[in-house]
Amino acid sequence: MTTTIIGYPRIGRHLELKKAVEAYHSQTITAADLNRIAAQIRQQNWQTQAQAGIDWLPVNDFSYEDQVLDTAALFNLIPQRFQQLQLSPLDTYFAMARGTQTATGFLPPLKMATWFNTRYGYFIPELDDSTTIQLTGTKPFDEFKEAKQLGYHARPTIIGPYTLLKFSRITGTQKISDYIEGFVAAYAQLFKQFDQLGADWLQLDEPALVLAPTKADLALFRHIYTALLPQKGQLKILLQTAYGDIREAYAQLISQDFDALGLDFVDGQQTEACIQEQGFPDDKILFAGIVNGRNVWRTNYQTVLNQLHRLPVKHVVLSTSCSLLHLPISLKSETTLPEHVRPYLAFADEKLADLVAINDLLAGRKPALLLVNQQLFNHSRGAENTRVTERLQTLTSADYHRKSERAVRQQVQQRAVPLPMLPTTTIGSFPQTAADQQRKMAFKQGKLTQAQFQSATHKRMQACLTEQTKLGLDVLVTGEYDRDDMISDFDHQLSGFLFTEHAWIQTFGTYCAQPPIIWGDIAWTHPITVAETAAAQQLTNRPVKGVLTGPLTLVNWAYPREDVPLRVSATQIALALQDEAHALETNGIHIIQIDEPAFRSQLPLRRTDWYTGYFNWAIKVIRLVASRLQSTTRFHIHMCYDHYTDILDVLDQLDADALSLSAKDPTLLDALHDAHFTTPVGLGMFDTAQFKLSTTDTLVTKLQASIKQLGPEHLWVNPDCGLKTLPEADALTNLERMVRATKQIREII
Ligand code: MET
Ligand SMILES: [Zn+2]
Repeated sequence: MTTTIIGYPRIGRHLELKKAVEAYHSQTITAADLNRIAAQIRQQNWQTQAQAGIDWLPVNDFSYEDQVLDTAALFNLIPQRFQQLQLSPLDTYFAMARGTQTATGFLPPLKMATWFNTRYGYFIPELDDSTTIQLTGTKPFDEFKEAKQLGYHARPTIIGPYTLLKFSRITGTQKISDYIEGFVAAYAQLFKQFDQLGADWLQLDEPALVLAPTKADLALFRHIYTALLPQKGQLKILLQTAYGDIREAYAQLISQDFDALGLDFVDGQQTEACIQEQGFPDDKILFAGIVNGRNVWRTNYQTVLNQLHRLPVKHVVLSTSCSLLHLPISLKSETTLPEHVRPYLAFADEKLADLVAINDLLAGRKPALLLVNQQLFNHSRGAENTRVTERLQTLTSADYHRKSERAVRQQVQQRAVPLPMLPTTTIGSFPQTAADQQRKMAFKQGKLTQAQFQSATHKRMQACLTEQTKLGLDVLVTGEYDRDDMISDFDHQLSGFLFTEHAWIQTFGTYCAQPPIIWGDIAWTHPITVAETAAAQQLTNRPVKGVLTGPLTLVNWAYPREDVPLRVSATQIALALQDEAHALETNGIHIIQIDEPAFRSQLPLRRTDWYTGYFNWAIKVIRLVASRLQSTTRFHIHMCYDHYTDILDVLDQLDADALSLSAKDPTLLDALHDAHFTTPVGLGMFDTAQFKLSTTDTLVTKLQASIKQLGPEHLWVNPDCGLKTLPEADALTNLERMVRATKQIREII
């Protein structure tokens, strides 16, 4: 059989691409240097795949910023405001991705959105009334020629017209249907050019097909391709999907004139059922995505072999479930991972090896590979913690309920720690000055001892508490001066996680993340935040809020285990945080907040699966953290970065004593009112992502609007997220005005 992949990581083995793009922007290298470095990365990527034994290589999977933006730029989907700058094509492209300084100020970049349920963000193309869809770029052709010259059997890949259209935002007065003809003509032009260049195949990525297309969506898809496919000439078309199954579209796809379909057998729960029940045409090739392209574990060869043997399909190409973009490049770069865990792990390069091994086994070659692989799955990994698994088994419904109802709790909480109406607070972090950053850096470089760092941090916290008291805030925080990163500060203190040295993945633009790996059962072994929080509480009479990163954010931003459901790891983390919360409580902390910015990031793509696939257990996981707290302890949840109006019923079931939500969505307030939301809320009074000062008057107006819709009794007053992103002066001014506005309102109600 033939082996291929959908795409390979492009950030570079040593983050060469990130460094080069950033160097280009700081003008330390030229456009020609940047192009040369990019070409080297592409060449190395193809060479790696070819040397691993992959038969057929994708091209144009490379991108400086994002493949959706590349496709938009290729077809001239460039909003007027960027066209007008009259920059070179490269700089126009970068202006759309990063924004740019103009004579009249900073022109912000295109908006971003989350790419399926991954951590990757793509740029949202815009279609306005003056958009002329036209093949104006040359990138895919240039890269195809480049690969061909190097002697590779290359298959150009590109985002398909349906996904591009569905993921674009129409900013003018036209309708989707007004753009179809333009899209068809432009893609037909692309077909023609590839045909002329001697490409035999073209991969059109249409992952939007996994997002439960409606009848109208399917009609749109059919309309586009019925017009387009007759123009393919000699070219063969692979319709590639990923991130789930295409149950709604399957029947239609097998009847259309595609030469091959690429389907996801990993996240696509019903992919195999579709094929078994509806068959697969003999005249098409199935690109079977059987190797997981987004998680870091070795493939179970036997499982895949069984699956392939079951398939009633004549022509199969072995492939990955999605692009390998979501994986670090190679395990080889890691020197500190324990020896016994290495055989279980597979980053991008090891996934290539998996594909080739499966192909060998199918052909009856190298049977020893199967035996070695089976060892991994037939034996325990030695990562169990029986104390934790037993604790999980003994959970009962009482573990998901607090000792009393919220209404009762409110009374005892108010008696234990009285707070004024409209209590004011912050989310946890305070601004980082240059001195704060230097202190952390000096500690990391060993220029400060642990004791020196701690004492300096303690002084800083003390100053921050004084500042908060001066501002008149009601519930204080430590300011998080001892913290680096809300994820690693927690997972490094729990047992059960693995950490890498160089395993970076691209999240958006040239931003990268280094997600931890959940290796085994997760347990709390020692207090994490207790010393710092209790020390802060010693310094003030006002209540200090303990702030923890929530269980769902910790699991959703890690590589999950494949040997147990995500629910199990999430529950284990919740129990660990329950222990931490208990330790805080016994050390005099009466308000505890968990931060859940990633609350909905693993939500199933189909709405019909939201409860069964996620919320049914996610709600319990959060409630588990709080269930053992005294009724006198206030349990708060903070969420940000996302939209919430469509999940208010879920948020209300979390049984928090207060929920702080970023309130960028202008419809949120009315939605809370209409939903008869019962949990007290703190709606972000100002935006911590923007250096913008709010006037006291606007804050008063905002508060009044909230009071009108929700009543004054159940409202908190706080910014929309932590303050660490803001310059100190701006943050303090905004806080001062927030408190002043609150006091004004208290006087009049
Ligand atoms: C992304 S949510 C961040 C919450 C954290 N406690 C902070 O204040 O920075
Ligand atoms: Zn936040």
